[in-house]
Amino acid sequence: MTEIPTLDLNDGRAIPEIGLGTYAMTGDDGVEAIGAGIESGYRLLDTAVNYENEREVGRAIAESPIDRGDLFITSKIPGRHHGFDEAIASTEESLARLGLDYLDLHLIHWPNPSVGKYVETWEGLIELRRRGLVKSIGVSNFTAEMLTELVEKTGVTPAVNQVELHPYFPQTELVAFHRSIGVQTESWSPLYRDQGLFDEAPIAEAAAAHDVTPAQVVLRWHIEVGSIPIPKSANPERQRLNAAVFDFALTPAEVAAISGLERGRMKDRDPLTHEEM
Ligand SMILES: NC(=O)C1=CN([C@@H]2O[C@H](COP(=O)(O)OP(=O)(O)OC[C@H]3O[C@@H](n4cnc5c(N)ncnc54)[C@H](OP(=O)(O)O)[C@@H]3O)[C@@H](O)[C@H]2O)C=CC1
Ligand SMILES: O=C(O)C(=O)[C@@H](O)[C@H](O)C(=O)CO
Repeated sequence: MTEIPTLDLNDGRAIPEIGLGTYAMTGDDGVEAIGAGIESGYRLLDTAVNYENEREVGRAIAESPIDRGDLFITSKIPGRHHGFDEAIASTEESLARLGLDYLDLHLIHWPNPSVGKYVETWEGLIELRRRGLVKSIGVSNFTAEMLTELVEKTGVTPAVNQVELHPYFPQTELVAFHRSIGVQTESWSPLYRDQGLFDEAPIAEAAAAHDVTPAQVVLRWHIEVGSIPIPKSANPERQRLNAAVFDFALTPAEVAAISGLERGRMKDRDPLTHEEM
């Protein structure tokens, strides 16, 4: 089982350097797959109200021999729950579904700029942290300008911004901005959902050179560029291998060649225009 290192957050807490995405892991199979992930060594589990699997995540936690205090559970507030009171109610409902009395990290899932309520939602998260229902607070799919607005209007910097990030869309400028203001970056769809990325020459060549899988090369690239990947796999063997990326390192030339695959987003999910409720 892989021992996963941690990174420091700007609020004094620590976050595992890799986590398990749980999008589309539902039902009994979902519970089993999430449980297998915990057994493989994952401590960070990434869910969301909109994944409709917080109950499954809660069941996997309850059935696991690992202490709840050793896990790092993240969920996300959906667009239809934006607003101060709505954020609080949404979080209480998430906790009830998860069967937990606190979340380790809670995020605003999408900024939904046309709704115009992400600052109020952020104030709701600040209040939730004050009440102890959420230990760390962050956002997802926020631009540098939106992050700056939150900090200017509330004085509280998000601990994390979870964004689309993979070798085709390395978001180099945003990652540098995060670093400059003390925000940890998390990468969603870190494996590009296994849609051809693994066949790219710089990835295949690094996999052969280090005797690891192409997915391990991609996940190690995330570590090297300073982002926390949350790969989703329901397959226990792939879960195990995906987490085993802490006993080799890519060379700077390999990292640069993989970053050179940049070509853009997977789909048109620009947070300035793409909204999810
Ligand atoms: N904040 C946001 O807006 C978003 C957040 N997310 C979060 O990020 C997580 C990860 O992103 P996701 O979109 O799921 O995509 P990923 O890039 O994690 O890819 C998941 C896909 O890759 C496959 N896969 C996993 N490991 C391997 C491997 N070693 N070899 C080959 N195929 C593999 C999985 O299949 P299999 O299960 O069969 O192994 C699955 O089909 C989500 O689950 C969710 O938690 C995702 C999108 C948006
Ligand atoms: O998985 C997530 O967190 C999402 O936000 C998804 O809805 C994602 O945007 C997607 O896959 C939509 O097709």
